[in-house]
Amino acid sequence: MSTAVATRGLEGIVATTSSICWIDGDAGVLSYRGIDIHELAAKSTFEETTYLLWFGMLPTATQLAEFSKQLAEARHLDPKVIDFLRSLPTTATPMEVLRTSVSFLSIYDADDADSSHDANVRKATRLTSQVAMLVALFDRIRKGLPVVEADKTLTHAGNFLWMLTGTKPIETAVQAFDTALILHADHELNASTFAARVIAATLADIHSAVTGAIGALKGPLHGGANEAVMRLLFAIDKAGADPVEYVADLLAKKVKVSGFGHRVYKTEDPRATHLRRMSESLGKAAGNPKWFEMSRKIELYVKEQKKLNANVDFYSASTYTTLGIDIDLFTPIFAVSRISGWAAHVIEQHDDNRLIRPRADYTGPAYPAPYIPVESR
Ligand SMILES: CC(=O)SCCNC(=O)CCNC(=O)[C@H](O)C(C)(C)COP(=O)(O)OP(=O)(O)OC[C@H]1O[C@@H](n2cnc3c(N)ncnc32)[C@H](O)[C@@H]1OP(=O)(O)O
Ligand SMILES: O=C([O-])CC(=O)C(=O)O
Repeated sequence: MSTAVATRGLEGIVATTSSICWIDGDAGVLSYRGIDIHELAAKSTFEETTYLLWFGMLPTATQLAEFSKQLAEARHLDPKVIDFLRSLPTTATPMEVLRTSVSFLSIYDADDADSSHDANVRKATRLTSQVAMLVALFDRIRKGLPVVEADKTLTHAGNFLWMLTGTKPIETAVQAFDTALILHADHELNASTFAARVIAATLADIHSAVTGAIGALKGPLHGGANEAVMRLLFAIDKAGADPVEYVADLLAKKVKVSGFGHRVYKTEDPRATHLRRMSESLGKAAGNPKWFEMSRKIELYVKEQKKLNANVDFYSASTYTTLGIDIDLFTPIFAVSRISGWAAHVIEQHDDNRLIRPRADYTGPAYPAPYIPVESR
């Protein structure tokens, strides 16, 4: 019999060393390679932040230009991948399609069998560009719209919006989207990153790890919460209900309100500070403050009643809706950013690997349980 005692949900367990991301959940601090997220959100770009996550330091101007060029050059999909996207039912959810097509991509990747450090960086570069392309392309295919060729002169954020909408995005939208990508890029051992590291630790390839990570991100307790938040706001709006009364009713029924609570943060999630501001200013600029105002009322009420803070998913919902993005693209867009963090963790895992294999606190029948022959059962 096991004598170990399990910690439910591995809460508070330190499972690895990592030099990528540091969080102080009590103080509400998040940093990538030691640099505060507020500073990165204000001053960095997704390309620069990705470089920081992968290589452990901020790039020089030359390194950044070269890295950005590599990411832009990697905006390429084998025609068979595009045929594959076209072959899928248009009713498939973008998250199912992303999970399946990232797995499919490995078959066409030149470095598929190589998990050396350099091959991992090459694959991470391609994957980062391709994940964004897959999300944009499938959305257009399912809507019967012509696919839009990647524009290698645009930034990662700008190209995504271009491939999604087919129109050159305005600067404020590109900037808001780029900031959202920085904010979502990494978050230590969150569930999807942990899943990626467990897979990578078997020495499986980065495509396998990212496929598993996408599966983990999909759930409503993790990345899927941003979609759930917007479905809640739409439901309140459709019912013409008072947001506070609606949420009070959910809480009374012991239903968890998506976009609130966090395993690590015991205070404001520093990413929510930015997304709240973005939701408000974009809503005002678009002449549609409704989603922000509804969100704010809910936030204040949940905080007062349950002492729960809004997490990264709460205001990303109204922010993306104001940017004109469809609700079922919210979680795939999380992956468009988080691919940078997943890749950093897979590279770090492969660079200094040990199989991840914890134990379970066994609660089944006592050993030795009798084997009863089938005719006697
Ligand atoms: C990118 C991300 O992944 S951010 C998180 C996205 N997920 C969500 O927004 C989903 C809603 N939130 C939750 O389900 C949780 O807060 C999680 C999954 C994020 C964290 O979970 P845990 O650390 O396991 O906390 P747990 O679920 O045990 O909750 C602790 C207590 O707070 C309550 N609680 C936590 N979150 C919420 C919530 N969103 N709404 C209402 N009550 C909540 C729980 O009911 C529980 O109460 P109890 O002790 O009276 O039973
Ligand atoms: O860290 C977590 O558990 C979830 C989270 O906020 C993230 O993945 O961004």
